[in-house]
Amino acid sequence: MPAVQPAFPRSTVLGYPRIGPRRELKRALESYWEGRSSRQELDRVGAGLRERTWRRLAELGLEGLPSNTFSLYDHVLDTAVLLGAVPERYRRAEDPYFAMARGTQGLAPLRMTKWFDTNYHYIVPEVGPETVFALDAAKPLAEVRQARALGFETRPVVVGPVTFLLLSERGAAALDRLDDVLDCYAELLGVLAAEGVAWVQLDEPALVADRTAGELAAVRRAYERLGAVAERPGLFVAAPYGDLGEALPVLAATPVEAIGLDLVRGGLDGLAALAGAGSADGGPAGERSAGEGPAGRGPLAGKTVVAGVVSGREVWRTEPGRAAYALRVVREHTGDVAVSTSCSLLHVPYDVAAEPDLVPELRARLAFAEQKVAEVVELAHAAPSGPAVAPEPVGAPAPVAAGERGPYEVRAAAQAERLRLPLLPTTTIGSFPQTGELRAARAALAAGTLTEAAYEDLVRAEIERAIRTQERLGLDVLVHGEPERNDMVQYFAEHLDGFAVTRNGWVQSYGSRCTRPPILHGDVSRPGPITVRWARHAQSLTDKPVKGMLTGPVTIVAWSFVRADLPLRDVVFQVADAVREEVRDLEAAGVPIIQVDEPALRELLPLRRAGQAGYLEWAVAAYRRATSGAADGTQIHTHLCYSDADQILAAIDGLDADVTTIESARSGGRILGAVGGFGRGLGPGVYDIHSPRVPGTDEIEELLRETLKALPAGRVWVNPDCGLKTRTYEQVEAALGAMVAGARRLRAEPSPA
Ligand code: MET
Ligand SMILES: [Zn+2]
Repeated sequence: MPAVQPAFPRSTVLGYPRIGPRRELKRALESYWEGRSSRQELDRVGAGLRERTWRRLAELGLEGLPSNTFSLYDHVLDTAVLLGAVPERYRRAEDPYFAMARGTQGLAPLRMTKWFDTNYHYIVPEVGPETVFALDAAKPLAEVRQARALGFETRPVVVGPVTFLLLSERGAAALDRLDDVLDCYAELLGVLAAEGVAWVQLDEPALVADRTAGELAAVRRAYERLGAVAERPGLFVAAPYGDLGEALPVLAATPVEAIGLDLVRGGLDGLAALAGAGSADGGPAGERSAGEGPAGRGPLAGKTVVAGVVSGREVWRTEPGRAAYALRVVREHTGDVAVSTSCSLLHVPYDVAAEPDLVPELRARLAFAEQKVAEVVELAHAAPSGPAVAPEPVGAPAPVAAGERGPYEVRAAAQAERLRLPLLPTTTIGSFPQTGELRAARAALAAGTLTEAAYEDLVRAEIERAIRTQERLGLDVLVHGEPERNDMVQYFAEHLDGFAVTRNGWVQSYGSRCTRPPILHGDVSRPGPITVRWARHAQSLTDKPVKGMLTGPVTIVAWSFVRADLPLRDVVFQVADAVREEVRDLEAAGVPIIQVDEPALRELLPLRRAGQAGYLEWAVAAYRRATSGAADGTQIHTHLCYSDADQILAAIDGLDADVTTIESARSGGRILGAVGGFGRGLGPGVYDIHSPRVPGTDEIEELLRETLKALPAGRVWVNPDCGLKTRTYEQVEAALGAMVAGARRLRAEPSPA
């Protein structure tokens, strides 16, 4: 620590979008991966984006500029590299970083999963007993220096030690390496101090979930240890995405100088509890009251609270009265309060000004990253005595009613009779490659240079291509390939009332992949059929059954920016009713199988156990509300990705879908044991679609043999982990060819089970 620690800046953000306002990084990455441009070119684009961000944040008046929030792929992967946690098998790859992220022809990538309850995905680090940690601070240092050369002092942002280990493959068990990892972090602090860095931000979002006593002890140990480093920057520990709960007093009792609280998601209860509980080191309880400020004598006295009052998750303007109220409460606990966002702005688009098509009434209600920075600055300068409005609880949800389908045995018999499928039926998850031609046509249609009729001809031709390909490859249940969809949520949003879609509102999903979440701003309803004509066209081209493809209500809501004036449950039910109408119309058009995807079912799961059962209950109810209008002879499929399904198995079972396809290959088949108890059809994915790698027939055969050890053959479906839209036709034909051949080998055996 310097003799006098510089004050924490009055205004800051925990992080900023990095993909570029026009997705410049996406283009640069993909061009580099395809060998069309050099590494230097990629680095030049990255440097340009960082420069632009710092300049813009400074222009907007933000005092505390973060650095190291940029990433070429993922900040958790960056942290693994920082700590030297690169598994041996990747070290010889031409580019170990991207080999870990994306795999190579000979090497599967590291696993990827969702970042807390967001739609961002991180790369799961591998930390074993043999991992040799060794600090490689090149990236944060380079960013600090780049910013400094531009005249900006920055605060490097790094994933904190406890969260890093908890997010790694072994989860809490990896805390056995805490001391070794702390050596690296301590060294990093020294390096940053030597560089003249005043503050470092360690992100510890894992602390907003339920933590065991042992895990909380790890928090204490980590920050005692880092706090004791002689020469170091000020320590700012940020805890986005929820309430720190029991971790707050633990953290408060360590020497960290600043604590970042998510006061949007987390609310103010944690602070009040802290005041009531007295100091964390065992002081008498109930001695202090919340009104004891200004600097208070509570556990937060002497610390800076970095108050996350501007939401990094929502796109609505901050209500000044609510923010003022939160800031006033925080000031009762500490003399030093800085204004910030609740989490990194990574989850919102860049700028509302880039959305000229939105109606003015909606635009006026919106704040994207740029606007949020301006709000932070304004709140930091506002007089602390501004009008404060306590948050009001949102109204109670409406009662649900949904008809039920017949028992599974009855449905299965009716469907078997109707569909006459072979053992181990082969299918795909829905999307086929989105060709450049199709994307260009969609852009031309939007720009008005292509007619609706010409565009639709192209969509019909793509459907035909997908159907012909599947027939040639010998799949059993076909799909139309979803060529009319830019995105599985946006497409429905465009056809439902109550949603608006943006032109440039991209947010990073993983690596170079972005999504453009629609904005659900009013009551949702379906003006007319959405997918029926495409399904009908596909079915007219083949005698094989074609699956109708819909996105489920939870996923539509999870991947949209949602209104804040209704309980989430009610919003999801409104969407469920719209999906239910679409199911009814597909069925009436003779579509024999309808898949309602819910890949985001786990995503909205509350991080703390207390809220989980209630959420799952209404989420399952919404799915059943969407699908239970289907006749027994109509086969309902659902699809989920990401192996973290473990946590929500009972809910997935509760969806009562006739067939569930689920990601399995990417996570090495771990899901198999867990889903063995499901009494209905199950398609654990046989290959990972996130990687360009093509599986061989032997590999598929082997995997299916493993599957048949866990599940009865009569219930097993054969399909990839997820949709194919990010792959090329060449990769898809090779992979599906191997998949069908593998299934046929087993089918040919006398008793494959
Ligand atoms: C992220 S899940 C994707 C499901 C969708 N039906 C597709 O195949 O692309
Ligand atoms: Zn999927």
